[in-house]
Amino acid sequence: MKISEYKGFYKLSIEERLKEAVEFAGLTNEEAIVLSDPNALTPDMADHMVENVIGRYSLPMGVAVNFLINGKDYLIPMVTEEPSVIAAASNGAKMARENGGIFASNSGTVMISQIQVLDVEDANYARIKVLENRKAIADRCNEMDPVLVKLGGGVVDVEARVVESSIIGDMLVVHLKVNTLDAMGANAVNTMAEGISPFIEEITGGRVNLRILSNLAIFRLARARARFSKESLGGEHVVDAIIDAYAFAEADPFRAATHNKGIMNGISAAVLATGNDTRAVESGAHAYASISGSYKPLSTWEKDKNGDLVGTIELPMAVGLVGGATKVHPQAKAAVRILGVKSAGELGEVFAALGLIQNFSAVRVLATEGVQRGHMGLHARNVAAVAGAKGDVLEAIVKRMVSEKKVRVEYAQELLKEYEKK
Ligand SMILES: CC(C)(COP(=O)([O-])OP(=O)([O-])OC[C@H]1O[C@@H](n2cnc3c(N)ncnc32)[C@H](O)[C@@H]1OP(=O)([O-])[O-])[C@@H](O)C(=O)NCCC(=O)NCCSC(=O)C[C@@](C)(O)CC(=O)[O-]
Ligand SMILES: NC(=O)C1=CN([C@@H]2O[C@H](COP(=O)(O)OP(=O)(O)OC[C@H]3O[C@@H](n4cnc5c(N)ncnc54)[C@H](O)[C@@H]3O)[C@@H](O)[C@H]2O)C=CC1
Repeated sequence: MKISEYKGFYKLSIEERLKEAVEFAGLTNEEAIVLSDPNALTPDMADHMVENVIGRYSLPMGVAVNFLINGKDYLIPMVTEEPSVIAAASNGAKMARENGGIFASNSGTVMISQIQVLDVEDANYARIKVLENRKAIADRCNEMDPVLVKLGGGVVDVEARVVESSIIGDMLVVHLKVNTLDAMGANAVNTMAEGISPFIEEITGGRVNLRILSNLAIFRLARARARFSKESLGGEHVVDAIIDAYAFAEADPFRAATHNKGIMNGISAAVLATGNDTRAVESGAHAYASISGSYKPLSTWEKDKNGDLVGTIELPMAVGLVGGATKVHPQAKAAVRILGVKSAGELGEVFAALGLIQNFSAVRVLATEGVQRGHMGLHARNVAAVAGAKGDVLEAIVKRMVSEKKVRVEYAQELLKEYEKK
């Protein structure tokens, strides 16, 4: 049985950490080489991914340790430029293990593709005609993606809405609801929306304008929950302080934005590591946070009857294991192998669990000692590196800056000169 719980993982060398990850995930030699090779994404591959390529851009990939989700251990690869994020995730996951870890689920893998129909005088009448033709629309769409249908996916329903009183008046909007299985599905559903549009025009007598998926993927929700005992948090007053912090986010969009940024610190890093579309997930998350009409936190924090802290998260999770860059970028492929997920649904569950834990770690620290000690302690390494410090001198400068609470590049430069004179 593979266990992702580590003590002092961060104290190992890069090579030792990679060896642990390789052993944990049962990676091949080739995959191990890819993970440590800055040139794994070749210029030629890059040139085929996007346009006007002039080079490649690297970011650190780390793994969050200690994650136990639905009774299974995970190492979660994360690509981020921000210090303390991976440490915070690992720390929170460690605390969650005491109560069985994180429990996650998902609502399926159905995406929405939108077709905007204009110039329909009788939008309500046209809507009913579209619904009458649901089966014919679904059949024609499914013919466009036989691979998806053969695997058990395809259109599961067709909906039509009259969107009233836009600045150009009423419009009819048709939604294709498509089960895209293990694909994120944007290309798949966009193809269907474009292909079916002449038929929609025929049915409605209108003029189709946009044909594109919605990133507000409300039929593709990932959910997670976790419990933390009051004792592990340092007492019931800490539980209360975390709930007070949550109440702040619930009541105030200025705080909710930052609360949700903390959630996305984890999710975006893992989405990026696996070659998935960070913008798709982020726009879905923030739109879902606003679905009630005002911007809300994506997580909830409450106290259970024992006085322990319980948290939940729910957000759209349009991520896949086929398509996009997930099957092209060599390091993204290796990241998916480290995760060991078997389906897009499981991938989304892991991301939701990570988001919840990332939020827990940040809010716990904010509601107690404040973020600066832990975060600035790690950020100080960046600052010392910017000042030009290396090796032991860098470590010594970090220690000084943190203990003196002066984490600034000018001060690091001053200290560097001091050490160079010695
Ligand atoms: C940073 C910690 C974890 C330190 O916390 P600590 O209590 O000083 O850590 P510790 O030394 O007791 O170690 C506890 C565990 O943390 C992990 N850990 C500890 N150090 C490392 C390290 N160097 N590298 C990797 N992992 C580390 C590791 O798992 C370790 O267990 P061990 O292995 O020792 O058994 C804590 O202070 C923390 O969780 N801080 C929150 C940091 C955070 O959220 N950063 C995000 C950036 S701020 C932001 O963008 C979001 C925000 C805050 O605005 C969101 C919001 O407002 O809601
Ligand atoms: N607004 C947005 O979010 C938009 C995103 N995109 C981009 O679209 C890309 C993702 O599109 P996809 O349709 O996922 O990629 P894709 O078109 O490369 O792959 C999906 C296809 O793979 C086939 N397939 C094979 N095995 C499958 C399986 N097990 N499950 C499901 N399908 C399987 C199906 O034919 C399916 O249509 C991403 O790169 C994203 O950035 C594109 C346009 C808009």
